Amino acid sequence: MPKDIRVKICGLTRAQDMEAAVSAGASFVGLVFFPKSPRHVEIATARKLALTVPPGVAKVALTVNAEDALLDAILGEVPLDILQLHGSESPERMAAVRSRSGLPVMKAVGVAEAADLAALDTYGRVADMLLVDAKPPKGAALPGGNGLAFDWRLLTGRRWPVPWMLAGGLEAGNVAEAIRLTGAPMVDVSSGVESAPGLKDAARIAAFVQAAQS
Ligand SMILES: O=C(O)c1ccccc1NCC(=O)[C@H](O)[C@H](O)COP(=O)(O)O
Repeated sequence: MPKDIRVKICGLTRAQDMEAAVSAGASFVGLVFFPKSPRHVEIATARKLALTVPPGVAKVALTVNAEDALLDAILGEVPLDILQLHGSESPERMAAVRSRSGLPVMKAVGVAEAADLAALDTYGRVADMLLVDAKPPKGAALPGGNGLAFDWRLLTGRRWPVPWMLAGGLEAGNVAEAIRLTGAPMVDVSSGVESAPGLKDAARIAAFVQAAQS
């Protein structure tokens, strides 16, 4: 019987990719505001993409240690539902962003080993949602979207008092196993549904959503 797993497709840069994510049944769509990323979108582009998203699909803006000026510029133009903080934002900064924006905040936490799990407990007390992602390798240019998985067994028995998503190296071929091992109620993918960095593939998106929900 299909499970009620919700999917976030992150790093959408083109209208056809947004359409593919929505048609495939994504519950969340992510727009990356980080110029070093191949998935970065300018604010005007993000606005156009966001305006095509139907009600019921949550539009997530992803920033990395963004200052207020950037957040205000994004929020002033782009209709959004959730802010994803993907840098080293402290719990205090996160709370400040939430009250400035009036939006729920999802904090991304990188995991590579058991010692990384403490941060999930900390942010799980203050964030509205958690994104449990793979920790980027040392020296990586990007803090996320690296197509790298972590040992999902680290999450066995771990739960937090807020909704959470699993991310990191997921693709159609491994997402069902990742859900089985972690009990994740939601999953997030970027590289695993691309044909090249920043360019999504409609068939891969559809296969991913189907595999996650099968
Ligand atoms: O995707 C990016 O380019 C990116 C850049 C800077 C910070 C975060 C970024 N992505 C974060 C995400 O939410 C990704 O979907 C998540 O890390 C999973 O990525 P992947 O392993 O490629 O599926």
